[in-house]
Amino acid sequence: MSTVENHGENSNTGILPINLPLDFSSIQSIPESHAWSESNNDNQIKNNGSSSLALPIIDLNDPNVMDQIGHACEEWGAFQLKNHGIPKNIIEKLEVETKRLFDLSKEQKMKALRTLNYPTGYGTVWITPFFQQRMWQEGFTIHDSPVDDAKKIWPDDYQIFCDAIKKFQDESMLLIEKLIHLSFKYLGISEEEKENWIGNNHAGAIQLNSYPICPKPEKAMGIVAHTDTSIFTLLNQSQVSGLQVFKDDAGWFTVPLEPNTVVINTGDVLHILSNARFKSALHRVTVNSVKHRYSMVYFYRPIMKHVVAPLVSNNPRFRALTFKEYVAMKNKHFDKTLSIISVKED
Ligand SMILES: C=C1C[C@]23C[C@@]1(O)CC[C@H]2[C@@]12CCC[C@@](C)(C(=O)O1)[C@H]2[C@@H]3C(=O)O
Ligand SMILES: O=C(O)CCC(=O)C(=O)O
Ligand SMILES: [Fe+2]
Repeated sequence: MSTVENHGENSNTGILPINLPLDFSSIQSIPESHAWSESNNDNQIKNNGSSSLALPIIDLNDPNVMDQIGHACEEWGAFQLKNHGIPKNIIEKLEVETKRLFDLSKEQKMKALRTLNYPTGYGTVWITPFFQQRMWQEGFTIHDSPVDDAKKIWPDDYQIFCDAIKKFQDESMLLIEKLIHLSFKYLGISEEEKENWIGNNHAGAIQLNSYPICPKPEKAMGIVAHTDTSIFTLLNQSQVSGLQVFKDDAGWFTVPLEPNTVVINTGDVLHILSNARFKSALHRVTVNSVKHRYSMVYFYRPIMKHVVAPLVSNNPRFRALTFKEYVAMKNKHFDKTLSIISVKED
Protein backbone atom coordinates (compact mmCIF):
# COMPACT_ATOMS: atom_id res chain seq x y z
CA MET A 1 0.00 0.00 0.00
CA SER A 2 1.20 3.48 -0.83
CA THR A 3 2.28 5.53 2.16
CA VAL A 4 0.82 8.65 0.55
CA GLU A 5 -2.96 8.71 0.78
CA ASN A 6 -5.77 11.15 0.43
CA HIS A 7 -7.73 11.14 3.67
CA GLY A 8 -10.35 13.45 2.28
CA GLU A 9 -8.66 16.53 3.72
CA ASN A 10 -8.12 19.26 1.22
CA SER A 11 -5.93 22.03 2.59
CA ASN A 12 -7.44 24.49 0.11
CA THR A 13 -11.06 23.90 0.97
CA GLY A 14 -10.12 23.68 4.63
CA ILE A 15 -11.71 20.41 5.77
CA LEU A 16 -8.88 20.39 8.28
CA PRO A 17 -9.16 23.92 9.73
CA ILE A 18 -6.09 26.01 8.94
CA ASN A 19 -5.12 26.40 12.63
CA LEU A 20 -5.62 22.73 13.51
CA PRO A 21 -2.74 20.24 13.22
CA LEU A 22 -3.35 16.70 12.00
CA ASP A 23 -4.09 14.14 14.73
CA PHE A 24 -0.70 12.50 14.29
CA SER A 25 -1.45 9.83 16.91
CA SER A 26 -3.81 8.04 14.53
CA ILE A 27 -1.83 8.44 11.30
CA GLN A 28 -0.08 5.51 9.59
CA SER A 29 0.59 7.19 6.22
CA ILE A 30 0.96 10.67 4.79
CA PRO A 31 -2.32 12.24 3.66
CA GLU A 32 -2.20 14.04 0.31
CA SER A 33 -2.64 17.33 2.20
CA HIS A 34 0.76 16.79 3.89
CA ALA A 35 2.76 15.48 0.90
CA TRP A 36 5.16 18.03 -0.59
CA SER A 37 6.59 17.82 -4.08
CA GLU A 38 10.31 17.08 -4.43
CA SER A 39 11.02 20.64 -5.66
CA ASN A 40 9.65 22.15 -2.43
CA ASN A 41 11.43 19.67 -0.27
CA ASP A 42 14.83 19.21 -1.84
CA ASN A 43 16.94 17.19 0.49
CA GLN A 44 20.19 18.36 -1.03
CA ILE A 45 22.27 19.07 2.03
CA LYS A 46 25.83 20.20 1.85
CA ASN A 47 27.52 19.13 5.04
CA ASN A 48 27.19 15.39 4.62
CA GLY A 49 30.17 15.22 2.28
CA SER A 50 33.66 16.59 2.34
CA SER A 51 32.73 20.27 2.54
CA SER A 52 34.67 22.04 5.27
CA LEU A 53 32.01 24.73 5.54
CA ALA A 54 29.98 24.40 8.72
CA LEU A 55 27.79 26.56 10.91
CA PRO A 56 30.15 28.25 13.41
CA ILE A 57 30.29 27.03 17.01
CA ILE A 58 31.10 29.98 19.25
CA ASP A 59 32.19 29.94 22.87
CA LEU A 60 30.65 32.83 24.80
CA ASN A 61 33.77 32.88 27.02
CA ASP A 62 36.16 33.30 24.10
CA PRO A 63 38.09 36.62 24.25
CA ASN A 64 37.24 37.20 20.56
CA VAL A 65 33.57 36.42 20.99
CA MET A 66 32.35 39.78 19.63
CA ASP A 67 34.13 39.38 16.29
CA GLN A 68 33.12 35.75 16.02
CA ILE A 69 29.45 36.62 16.53
CA GLY A 70 29.70 39.51 14.07
CA HIS A 71 31.29 37.32 11.39
CA ALA A 72 28.79 34.50 11.93
CA CYS A 73 25.87 36.93 11.60
CA GLU A 74 27.38 38.34 8.40
CA GLU A 75 28.17 34.98 6.84
CA TRP A 76 25.34 32.76 8.08
CA GLY A 77 22.86 34.71 10.18
CA ALA A 78 23.22 31.85 12.66
CA PHE A 79 25.64 30.02 14.95
CA GLN A 80 25.73 27.49 17.76
CA LEU A 81 26.67 28.87 21.15
CA LYS A 82 28.44 27.04 23.97
CA ASN A 83 29.05 28.20 27.54
CA HIS A 84 25.85 30.17 27.06
CA GLY A 85 25.04 30.12 30.78
CA ILE A 86 21.49 28.70 30.65
CA PRO A 87 21.49 26.04 33.37
CA LYS A 88 21.12 22.50 32.04
CA ASN A 89 18.30 21.66 34.44
CA ILE A 90 16.20 24.56 33.09
CA ILE A 91 16.48 23.19 29.57
CA GLU A 92 15.83 19.62 30.74
CA LYS A 93 12.68 20.65 32.66
CA LEU A 94 11.42 22.50 29.61
CA GLU A 95 12.00 19.40 27.48
CA VAL A 96 10.00 17.27 29.92
CA GLU A 97 7.12 19.78 29.97
CA THR A 98 7.13 20.15 26.18
CA LYS A 99 6.82 16.39 25.78
CA ARG A 100 4.11 16.22 28.46
CA LEU A 101 2.13 18.83 26.53
CA PHE A 102 2.34 17.27 23.09
CA ASP A 103 1.81 13.72 24.39
CA LEU A 104 -1.71 14.72 25.49
CA SER A 105 -4.69 13.64 23.41
CA LYS A 106 -5.86 15.84 20.56
CA GLU A 107 -9.03 16.67 22.55
CA GLN A 108 -6.98 17.83 25.52
CA LYS A 109 -4.65 20.02 23.44
CA MET A 110 -7.57 21.50 21.53
CA LYS A 111 -8.86 23.06 24.75
CA ALA A 112 -6.17 25.70 24.12
CA LEU A 113 -6.50 25.78 20.33
CA ARG A 114 -5.27 29.11 19.06
CA THR A 115 -7.77 31.09 17.03
CA LEU A 116 -6.99 32.92 13.82
CA ASN A 117 -7.23 36.28 15.60
CA TYR A 118 -5.28 35.49 18.72
CA PRO A 119 -1.91 33.86 18.18
CA THR A 120 -1.32 31.97 21.45
CA GLY A 121 -1.97 28.35 22.32
CA TYR A 122 -1.97 25.06 20.43
CA GLY A 123 -2.04 24.95 16.63
CA THR A 124 -0.25 25.11 13.29
CA VAL A 125 2.39 27.74 12.53
CA TRP A 126 0.93 31.04 11.33
CA ILE A 127 2.62 30.79 7.91
CA THR A 128 0.43 27.73 7.13
CA PRO A 129 -2.05 29.70 4.94
CA PHE A 130 0.75 30.69 2.55
CA PHE A 131 1.11 27.09 1.35
CA GLN A 132 -1.12 24.53 -0.35
CA GLN A 133 0.39 21.70 1.66
CA ARG A 134 0.35 21.29 5.43
CA MET A 135 3.43 20.83 7.61
CA TRP A 136 4.30 17.78 9.71
CA GLN A 137 4.27 19.81 12.89
CA GLU A 138 2.17 20.91 15.83
CA GLY A 139 3.05 23.94 17.91
CA PHE A 140 2.27 25.82 21.09
CA THR A 141 2.81 29.58 21.04
CA ILE A 142 3.27 31.78 24.10
CA HIS A 143 3.32 35.56 24.09
CA ASP A 144 4.17 36.98 27.54
CA SER A 145 2.61 34.44 29.94
CA PRO A 146 1.46 30.84 29.33
CA VAL A 147 -0.89 30.82 32.34
CA ASP A 148 -4.25 31.38 30.58
CA ASP A 149 -3.67 28.69 27.96
CA ALA A 150 -2.03 26.24 30.37
CA LYS A 151 -5.04 26.54 32.74
CA LYS A 152 -7.35 25.49 29.92
CA ILE A 153 -5.36 22.28 29.47
CA TRP A 154 -4.42 21.48 33.07
CA PRO A 155 -6.91 23.39 35.30
CA ASP A 156 -5.36 22.05 38.52
CA ASP A 157 -1.88 21.27 37.35
CA TYR A 158 -0.63 24.13 35.17
CA GLN A 159 2.04 25.55 37.48
CA ILE A 160 4.88 23.12 36.66
CA PHE A 161 4.52 23.90 32.96
CA CYS A 162 4.36 27.66 33.60
CA ASP A 163 7.40 27.57 35.89
CA ALA A 164 9.45 25.72 33.26
CA ILE A 165 8.45 28.28 30.63
CA LYS A 166 9.17 31.26 32.87
CA LYS A 167 12.68 30.06 33.75
CA PHE A 168 13.56 29.43 30.09
CA GLN A 169 12.06 32.81 29.13
CA ASP A 170 14.08 34.71 31.76
CA GLU A 171 17.37 32.97 30.97
CA SER A 172 16.92 33.32 27.20
CA MET A 173 16.14 37.01 27.56
CA LEU A 174 19.31 37.68 29.58
CA LEU A 175 21.45 35.72 27.15
CA ILE A 176 20.04 37.49 24.12
CA GLU A 177 20.62 40.86 25.76
CA LYS A 178 24.31 39.91 26.03
CA LEU A 179 24.29 39.01 22.33
CA ILE A 180 22.62 42.31 21.45
CA HIS A 181 25.29 44.11 23.42
CA LEU A 182 28.09 42.27 21.55
CA SER A 183 26.56 42.51 18.10
CA PHE A 184 25.64 46.21 18.43
CA LYS A 185 29.20 46.93 19.55
CA TYR A 186 30.52 45.01 16.54
CA LEU A 187 28.27 47.12 14.28
CA GLY A 188 29.43 50.35 15.95
CA ILE A 189 25.97 51.14 17.38
CA SER A 190 26.10 53.39 20.45
CA GLU A 191 25.35 52.31 24.04
CA GLU A 192 22.45 54.82 24.15
CA GLU A 193 20.89 53.29 21.05
CA LYS A 194 21.33 49.81 22.46
CA GLU A 195 19.21 50.81 25.47
CA ASN A 196 16.31 51.46 23.06
CA TRP A 197 16.21 47.81 22.05
CA ILE A 198 16.44 46.01 25.36
CA GLY A 199 14.64 45.98 28.73
CA ASN A 200 11.15 47.50 28.59
CA ASN A 201 11.39 47.96 24.84
CA HIS A 202 11.48 44.27 24.16
CA ALA A 203 8.84 41.55 23.96
CA GLY A 204 9.52 37.84 24.18
CA ALA A 205 7.62 34.96 22.61
CA ILE A 206 8.07 31.22 22.90
CA GLN A 207 7.25 28.54 20.37
CA LEU A 208 7.26 24.87 21.36
CA ASN A 209 7.37 22.58 18.34
CA SER A 210 6.57 18.89 17.98
CA TYR A 211 7.44 16.91 14.84
CA PRO A 212 5.98 13.41 15.15
CA ILE A 213 7.57 10.35 13.53
CA CYS A 214 6.74 10.45 9.84
CA PRO A 215 6.20 7.37 7.63
CA LYS A 216 7.64 9.12 4.55
CA PRO A 217 9.91 11.96 5.72
CA GLU A 218 11.22 12.74 2.23
CA LYS A 219 7.65 13.75 1.27
CA ALA A 220 7.02 15.85 4.39
CA MET A 221 8.13 19.26 5.68
CA GLY A 222 8.50 19.99 9.43
CA ILE A 223 8.47 23.76 8.95
CA VAL A 224 8.93 25.22 5.51
CA ALA A 225 11.82 27.65 4.76
CA HIS A 226 11.32 30.97 6.54
CA THR A 227 13.10 33.76 8.36
CA ASP A 228 12.10 34.75 11.90
CA THR A 229 10.41 38.03 12.81
CA SER A 230 12.81 38.73 15.65
CA ILE A 231 16.01 40.50 16.63
CA PHE A 232 17.59 37.22 17.70
CA THR A 233 16.02 33.78 18.07
CA LEU A 234 17.33 31.17 20.52
CA LEU A 235 16.59 27.53 19.84
CA ASN A 236 17.08 24.25 21.68
CA GLN A 237 16.78 21.36 19.25
CA SER A 238 16.73 18.88 22.10
CA GLN A 239 17.87 15.35 21.20
CA VAL A 240 17.00 15.00 17.52
CA SER A 241 18.44 17.06 14.66
CA GLY A 242 16.33 18.38 11.80
CA LEU A 243 17.03 22.11 11.63
CA GLN A 244 18.65 23.27 8.38
CA VAL A 245 20.10 26.70 7.57
CA PHE A 246 20.55 28.04 4.05
CA LYS A 247 23.89 29.54 3.08
CA ASP A 248 24.05 31.69 -0.05
CA ASP A 249 25.99 30.06 -2.89
CA ALA A 250 26.32 26.84 -0.89
CA GLY A 251 22.85 25.46 -0.09
CA TRP A 252 21.16 23.83 2.90
CA PHE A 253 23.18 22.77 5.95
CA THR A 254 21.88 20.52 8.69
CA VAL A 255 22.65 21.96 12.13
CA PRO A 256 24.30 19.06 13.98
CA LEU A 257 23.39 18.20 17.55
CA GLU A 258 26.13 19.68 19.73
CA PRO A 259 25.82 18.86 23.43
CA ASN A 260 25.27 21.86 25.70
CA THR A 261 24.85 24.37 22.91
CA VAL A 262 21.91 26.47 21.81
CA VAL A 263 21.33 27.64 18.25
CA ILE A 264 21.11 31.39 17.75
CA ASN A 265 19.84 33.02 14.62
CA THR A 266 19.49 36.58 13.46
CA GLY A 267 15.95 37.63 12.56
CA ASP A 268 14.47 40.18 10.17
CA VAL A 269 14.66 43.04 12.69
CA LEU A 270 18.42 42.80 13.19
CA HIS A 271 18.83 42.40 9.44
CA ILE A 272 17.09 45.78 9.04
CA LEU A 273 18.89 47.47 11.97
CA SER A 274 22.24 46.34 10.54
CA ASN A 275 21.22 47.70 7.12
CA ALA A 276 21.43 44.15 5.70
CA ARG A 277 24.97 43.60 6.97
CA PHE A 278 23.69 40.71 9.10
CA LYS A 279 21.70 37.99 7.34
CA SER A 280 18.26 37.01 8.52
CA ALA A 281 18.84 33.26 8.50
CA LEU A 282 16.66 31.32 6.08
CA HIS A 283 15.95 28.03 7.82
CA ARG A 284 13.60 25.05 7.72
CA VAL A 285 12.91 21.81 9.55
CA THR A 286 13.00 18.25 8.20
CA VAL A 287 11.34 15.28 9.89
CA ASN A 288 12.35 11.64 10.25
CA SER A 289 10.87 8.17 10.42
CA VAL A 290 12.58 7.05 13.63
CA LYS A 291 12.35 9.68 16.34
CA HIS A 292 9.75 12.20 17.43
CA ARG A 293 11.48 15.59 17.46
CA TYR A 294 10.74 18.54 19.76
CA SER A 295 12.21 22.02 19.73
CA MET A 296 11.88 25.01 22.07
CA VAL A 297 12.33 28.45 20.63
CA TYR A 298 12.56 31.93 22.15
CA PHE A 299 12.05 35.03 19.99
CA TYR A 300 13.44 38.35 21.24
CA ARG A 301 11.38 41.05 19.52
CA PRO A 302 10.80 44.79 19.92
CA ILE A 303 7.51 46.09 21.33
CA MET A 304 4.93 46.81 18.65
CA LYS A 305 5.19 50.62 18.69
CA HIS A 306 8.96 50.61 18.28
CA VAL A 307 10.29 52.10 15.05
CA VAL A 308 12.50 49.72 13.08
CA ALA A 309 15.02 51.32 10.68
CA PRO A 310 18.70 50.90 9.79
CA LEU A 311 20.99 52.18 12.55
CA VAL A 312 24.35 51.87 10.88
CA SER A 313 24.53 53.73 7.62
CA ASN A 314 23.64 57.07 6.08
CA ASN A 315 22.57 55.13 3.03
CA PRO A 316 19.63 53.15 4.45
CA ARG A 317 18.48 50.14 2.47
CA PHE A 318 15.07 49.94 4.21
CA ARG A 319 12.39 52.48 5.00
CA ALA A 320 11.49 53.07 8.64
CA LEU A 321 8.31 51.48 9.99
CA THR A 322 6.91 50.42 13.35
CA PHE A 323 7.34 46.78 14.34
CA LYS A 324 3.53 46.52 14.32
CA GLU A 325 3.49 47.58 10.66
CA TYR A 326 6.27 45.11 9.88
CA VAL A 327 4.37 42.21 11.47
CA ALA A 328 1.18 43.18 9.61
CA MET A 329 3.11 43.28 6.32
CA LYS A 330 4.72 39.93 6.99
CA ASN A 331 1.27 38.44 7.71
CA LYS A 332 0.28 39.58 4.25
CA HIS A 333 3.44 39.24 2.19
CA PHE A 334 5.53 36.64 4.09
CA ASP A 335 8.95 36.25 2.39
CA LYS A 336 8.45 39.30 0.12
CA THR A 337 8.27 41.73 3.07
CA LEU A 338 11.95 42.69 3.25
CA SER A 339 12.12 43.45 -0.43
CA ILE A 340 8.86 45.48 -0.26
CA ILE A 341 10.31 47.78 2.42
CA SER A 342 13.69 48.05 0.76
CA VAL A 343 14.63 51.44 -0.61
CA LYS A 344 15.12 51.29 -4.34
CA GLU A 345 18.49 52.51 -5.55
CA ASP A 346 18.41 55.00 -8.44
C1 LIG B 1 6.68 35.57 17.95
C2 LIG B 1 6.37 34.94 16.85
C3 LIG B 1 7.32 34.56 15.79
C4 LIG B 1 6.55 33.61 14.94
C5 LIG B 1 5.17 34.21 15.02
C6 LIG B 1 5.03 34.42 16.52
O1 LIG B 1 3.98 35.28 16.83
C7 LIG B 1 4.84 33.08 17.22
C8 LIG B 1 5.34 31.90 16.41
C9 LIG B 1 6.57 32.19 15.56
C10 LIG B 1 6.67 31.24 14.37
C11 LIG B 1 7.32 29.89 14.71
C12 LIG B 1 7.42 29.05 13.46
C13 LIG B 1 7.91 29.82 12.23
C14 LIG B 1 7.20 31.20 12.13
C15 LIG B 1 7.56 31.92 10.85
C16 LIG B 1 5.73 31.00 12.33
O2 LIG B 1 4.90 30.79 11.47
O3 LIG B 1 5.42 31.08 13.67
C17 LIG B 1 7.54 31.98 13.39
C18 LIG B 1 7.00 33.41 13.49
C19 LIG B 1 7.98 34.46 12.98
O4 LIG B 1 9.14 34.49 13.39
O5 LIG B 1 7.55 35.27 12.15
O1 LIG C 1 12.36 23.22 15.19
C1 LIG C 1 13.34 23.87 14.83
O2 LIG C 1 14.49 23.45 14.90
C2 LIG C 1 13.15 25.25 14.24
C3 LIG C 1 11.83 25.89 14.55
C4 LIG C 1 11.70 27.25 13.95
O3 LIG C 1 12.35 27.61 13.01
C5 LIG C 1 10.76 28.20 14.56
O4 LIG C 1 10.01 27.83 15.50
O5 LIG C 1 10.76 29.38 14.12
FE1 LIG D 1 12.21 29.81 12.71
